[in-house]
Amino acid sequence: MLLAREGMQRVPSDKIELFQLRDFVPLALRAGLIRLIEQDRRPSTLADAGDDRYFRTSETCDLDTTEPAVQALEDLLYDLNGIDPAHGEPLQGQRYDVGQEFKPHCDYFNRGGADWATYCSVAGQRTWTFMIYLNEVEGGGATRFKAVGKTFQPEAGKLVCWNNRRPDLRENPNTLHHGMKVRKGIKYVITKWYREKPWGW
Ligand SMILES: O=C(O)CCC(=O)C(=O)O
Ligand SMILES: [Fe+2]
Repeated sequence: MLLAREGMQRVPSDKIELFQLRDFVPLALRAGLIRLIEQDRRPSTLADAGDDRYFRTSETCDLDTTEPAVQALEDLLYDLNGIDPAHGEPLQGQRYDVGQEFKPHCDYFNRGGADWATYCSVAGQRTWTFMIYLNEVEGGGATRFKAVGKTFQPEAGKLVCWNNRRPDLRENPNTLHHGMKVRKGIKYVITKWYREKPWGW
């Protein structure tokens, strides 16, 4: 269904359902969203990160759904993917400064991991990830999917999205991805994660 959108491109592999769409978010909206991330940023926290303080070194914030720019992005996503917004986690903004990264990880939660009960008991596992680059980064900051040898360069307004599950609905380890270090400039991204069941709590 995503391929029905003009400009949507699928990475040619049967290991993962992985897509990109350029110019998904228009310039005016990108600027508003960057402003909100700058206002609300705080150091990222992570489920199951253990002791590795260097795993995800960016700054993160949940975006306020009452902000018009946030609602506009929610509407764009719903127009594109038709996924019931009740299954969506709050949009999350991230800001990476020079040297910051998000080391290789999968977005789904580890079954049996310490946080499984806390994070998945109500809304279930993560299903799809929709990630948007809000700006051009002067150096570094690409997102690398090792299993399929695909590296996405940050381009302002570009969407990258993937299914965290396989056709049999089990978690897909081929979704492992690395938000690589920013070498120059600042990188802003927004991530939307969807769950198996309604989130609403
Ligand atoms: O910033 C990136 O390139 C990756 C972000 C990411 O993996 C995430 O937010 O889950
Ligand atoms: Fe991720």
